[in-house]
Amino acid sequence: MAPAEPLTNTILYLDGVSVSFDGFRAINNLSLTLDKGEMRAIIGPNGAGKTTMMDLITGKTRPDKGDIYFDGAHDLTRYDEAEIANLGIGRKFQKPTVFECHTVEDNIALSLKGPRGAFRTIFDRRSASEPSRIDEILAIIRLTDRRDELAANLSHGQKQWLEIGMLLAQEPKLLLIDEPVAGMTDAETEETARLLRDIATRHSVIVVEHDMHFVRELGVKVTCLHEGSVLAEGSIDHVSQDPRVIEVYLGR
Ligand SMILES: Nc1ncnc2c1ncn2[C@@H]1O[C@H](COP(=O)(O)OP(=O)(O)OP(=O)(O)O)[C@@H](O)[C@H]1O
Repeated sequence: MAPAEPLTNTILYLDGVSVSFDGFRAINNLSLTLDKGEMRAIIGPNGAGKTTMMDLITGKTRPDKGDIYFDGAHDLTRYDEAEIANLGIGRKFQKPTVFECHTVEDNIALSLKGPRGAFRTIFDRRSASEPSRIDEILAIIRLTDRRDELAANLSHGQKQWLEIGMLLAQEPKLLLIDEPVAGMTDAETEETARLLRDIATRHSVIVVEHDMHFVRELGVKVTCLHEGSVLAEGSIDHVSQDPRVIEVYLGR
């Protein structure tokens, strides 16, 4: 059922969502609301349902019950994965997937939103607005100086940033980012927190991450999932001092 009140300031609305796999309830009556322009960090132990929640939002998995609404009246349970991507939800999986044999700049150019085939994007003259959009994205992802480098030559962390840039090129309203700092150096991790904060000035973002130092650096509201439901929600200090969160997650 659509939310009772018009959610003009809400980009994502989950209400009473459940899904089971072979009788095991991976998501259990999950309710969560994300404001437009908000960045939210999702934490929780292994098996808490974080990935399944992302799968539900992107249409990879269908809920058994409950509502998922995006940007007003879009009932996401009625759309398939491609349609949901077109509505403006971009997802980055943990492992970076960039075009290794292309330059950093061409990776962005190939990803730009618009009615272009991959080859046209590279070989045709780009429209007047594109160079500036590419420059803008390269600056956001800290790769302006590496634009002519093959993506294969980037560090692991830089490949993660490039893939985030490729998502930005699609101009999503909501970005879902899964464990971006796994395998990064401490310096890259801290830069990633700054980078995501920059992105969150213009996009709504959900970040799933286990690295609590990074989550603290993000400085945003945190939701801790456990057994498919919200266990605790609030500031990092509030959530990390919650005895239930310490018991099931932080005190491991
Ligand atoms: N397609 C599936 N078939 C069967 N069980 C599944 C499926 N997808 C997820 N599960 C189960 O649902 C539960 C939640 O898994 P999920 O991957 O969402 O957890 P998570 O919070 O992302 O964990 P992690 O931090 O390890 O990535 C787990 O017990 C998992 O084994």
